[in-house]
Amino acid sequence: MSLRLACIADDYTGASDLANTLSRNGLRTVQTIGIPADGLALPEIDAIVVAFKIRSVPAREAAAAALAAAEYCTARGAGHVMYKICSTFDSTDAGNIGPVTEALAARAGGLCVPVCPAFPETGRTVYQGHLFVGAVPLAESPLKDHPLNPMRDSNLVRVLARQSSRPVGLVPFDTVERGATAISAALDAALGEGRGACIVDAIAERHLLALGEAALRRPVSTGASGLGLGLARAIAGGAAPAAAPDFPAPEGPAAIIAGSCSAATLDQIAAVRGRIPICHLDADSLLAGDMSAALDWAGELLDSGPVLLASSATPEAVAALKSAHGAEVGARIEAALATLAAGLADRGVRRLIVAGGETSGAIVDRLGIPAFEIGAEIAPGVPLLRSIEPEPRLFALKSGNFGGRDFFPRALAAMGVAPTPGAD
Ligand SMILES: Nc1ncnc2c1ncn2[C@@H]1O[C@H](COP(=O)(O)OP(=O)(O)O)[C@@H](O)[C@H]1O
Ligand SMILES: O=C(O)[C@@H](O)C(=O)COP(=O)(O)O
Repeated sequence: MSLRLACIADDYTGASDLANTLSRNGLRTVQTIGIPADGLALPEIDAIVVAFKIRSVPAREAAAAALAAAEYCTARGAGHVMYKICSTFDSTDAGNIGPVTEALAARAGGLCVPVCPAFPETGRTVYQGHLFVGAVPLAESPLKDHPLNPMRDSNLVRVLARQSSRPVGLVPFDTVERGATAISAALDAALGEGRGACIVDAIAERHLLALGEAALRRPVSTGASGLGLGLARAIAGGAAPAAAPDFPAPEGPAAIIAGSCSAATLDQIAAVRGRIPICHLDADSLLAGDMSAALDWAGELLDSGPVLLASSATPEAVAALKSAHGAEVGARIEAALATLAAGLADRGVRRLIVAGGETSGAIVDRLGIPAFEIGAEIAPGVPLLRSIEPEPRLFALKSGNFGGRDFFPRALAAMGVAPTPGAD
């Protein structure tokens, strides 16, 4: 199979989540960081996931990046472009899901784009246009306190309309239940009414399969890993997926950096207390970008086993820091964590787990990694990754909200590292 599917991801953890889903559903997939440079040796692939860090940048910049990637991929044969967004629809009213979707649709000649962030495997479902995270509506989930894009409205038709220049519609559950042809007809009817996009309901895998089939009949779709599952199955046509490649563990120590302040990450950090040495990074050093003390601390311990360094804080502490230092604290902390990652790499770390999407973006950029191969799944939405250049290193880029309590030990085990007993 040659390149069939182009995916453009708005962050790096989201990209690896999608690449994991595509691989597990029969498509040979690679994740690149931005548009691949000429000469980058990519394996034979059916799908490419071009990862950008454009979730929280100005909309015009996000649209320009997505359009350039769509151009690159369609020139290489991809017949469908999927814009990968977060399964919790992370964005602001000035955000990028609407503008990027509209830009990709305009490039493709105009259509009503199906938009669906459902990912039932991780508890994200969409019913009557409302997004649920597990058992609660989005606006009652921990996402209401996200440091960058607090999600305070669960009605995605409303959320997307506020970011769009054209009206937004809904393909409701009863239509989705009737299958791909009914979804296609609803999207065509919505286009006739002048709608540029429709939120599509989906709560179970059968809805994703129907959605994938309907989406593939058009040039553009927007959504999360559930949409990717549907597209992959529609393209692979039931072909059995190849077994995930085995990545031999590289020489060198392992470390974990957490910049996510999500409830799941806070819980995962608490779960390894007393099992993995933890450095809670202080706000002053983070804001000053001074990671020297943390690197000295890690340097003493790395030869004995993995260490965890975290800026992660409770919603109250995040709110206090933002009110004292302004909204840009997030970007300053990301920069400090990237400095930390570079320092750890200088100290030999070749296996790195990162918690947090924006945090992963900053770190992967600082390390200069151009692309990843996709390995075995560690947890739903999080695969083991191996960098293609500068030399093979292992990574796990964890979306803040993903993974069970035991995520860090599982990721370390997948990298061939057993956690050692240690004290904070
Ligand atoms: N202690 C802190 N106070 C305020 N913001 C923080 C703190 N620690 C990390 N951040 C910022 O919070 C944001 C977390 O986003 P991200 O890395 O995408 O995690 P998630 O995957 O949970 O969304 C980043 O911008 C990060 O720099
Ligand atoms: O779709 C998802 O939920 C993830 O793939 C994703 O995009 C997560 O973003 P972060 O929580 O910012 O890592």
